[in-house]
Amino acid sequence: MRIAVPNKGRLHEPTIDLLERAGLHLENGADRKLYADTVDPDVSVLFARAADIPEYVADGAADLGITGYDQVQEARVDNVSELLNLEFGRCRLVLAAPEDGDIDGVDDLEGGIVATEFPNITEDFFAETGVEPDIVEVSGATELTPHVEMADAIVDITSTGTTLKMNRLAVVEEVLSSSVRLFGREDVLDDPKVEEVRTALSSVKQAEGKRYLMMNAPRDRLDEVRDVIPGMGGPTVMDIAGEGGEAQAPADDEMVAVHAVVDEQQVFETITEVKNAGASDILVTEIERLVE
Ligand SMILES: Nc1ncnc2c1ncn2[C@@H]1O[C@H](COP(=O)(O)OP(=O)(O)OP(=O)(O)O)[C@@H](O)[C@H]1O
Ligand SMILES: O=P(O)(O)OC[C@H]1O[C@H](OP(=O)(O)OP(=O)(O)O)[C@H](O)[C@@H]1O
Ligand SMILES: [Mg+2]
Repeated sequence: MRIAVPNKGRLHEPTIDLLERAGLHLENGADRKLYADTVDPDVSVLFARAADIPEYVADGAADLGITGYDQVQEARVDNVSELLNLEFGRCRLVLAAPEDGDIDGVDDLEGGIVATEFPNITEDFFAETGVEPDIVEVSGATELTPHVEMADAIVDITSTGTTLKMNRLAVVEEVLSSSVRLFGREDVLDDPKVEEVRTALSSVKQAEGKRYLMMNAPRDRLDEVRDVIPGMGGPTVMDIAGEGGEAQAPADDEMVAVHAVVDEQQVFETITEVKNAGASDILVTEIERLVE
């Protein structure tokens, strides 16, 4: 099983980081290499340009791919399926035009020129509106084209909006919203390795924003403690060695260990509440992976 991942650009590092956290550690993959092995002898990695990854997967150079949804749409591949939204690399493709110009809506572009690195997505977008501008493909610095009279508008990526603002461009309409996806060629989807990889990556996403909470609680106040612990299922309750047990009759102040997975946002409040319910020795740790 070969996974194509971005070789550079803003998606490279977060993708490698995700693979590592999922336990798919890269080996023999020094910078600028085309391939890397992973700890799993059945899984290798191919480094490719973000824009080329969908083609590589469709053509069989790789079986799975990780890249932006925008790139998958632009490639117009019909034999790949999305397996997981990895949720980073969030951005929007927008139609934008000079702030002080006369393009206020899509209709104003009839007979006009639109420059973009995404000609296919742009073509599909305009096909839906019935407006037919000339679409000119450029390979970068798209934001400059309206100012050198190459285009009346552009379709380009925006996230913070800084680049558009710097170039005195305003959004006319959103074309597509994107984030990074795991996808695979349809003829390999039955391979159990695919589900293994998907589960491993998904477990990292599941664990993000979750914390593992451990505490000791008096057995006779367990219901109170349980009541204030939010989140996934009930907490796990365990006897503490040396406390109670079969040999001894349970003492009034017998303590048990309580473990639970809690949303990061709720940790602060939960700690106060479990303390009020008698818990002590409270520990909060990060979770690396979580398979539900
Ligand atoms: N500003 C941004 N914010 C969030 N995601 C972005 C942004 N720009 C690009 N992306 C996402 O990252 C993908 C790759 O963009 P990136 O800029 O890393 O590569 P590139 O410029 O196309 O590649 P190359 O460096 O090979 O020319 C895009 O297709 C998009 O999905
Ligand atoms: O809304 P913003 O936060 O300003 O982001 C938008 C910019 O980010 C991307 O460029 P990138 O920085 O990847 O440079 P590139 O043109 O070399 O790809 C994209 O092509 C836009 O130009
Ligand atoms: Mg870029």
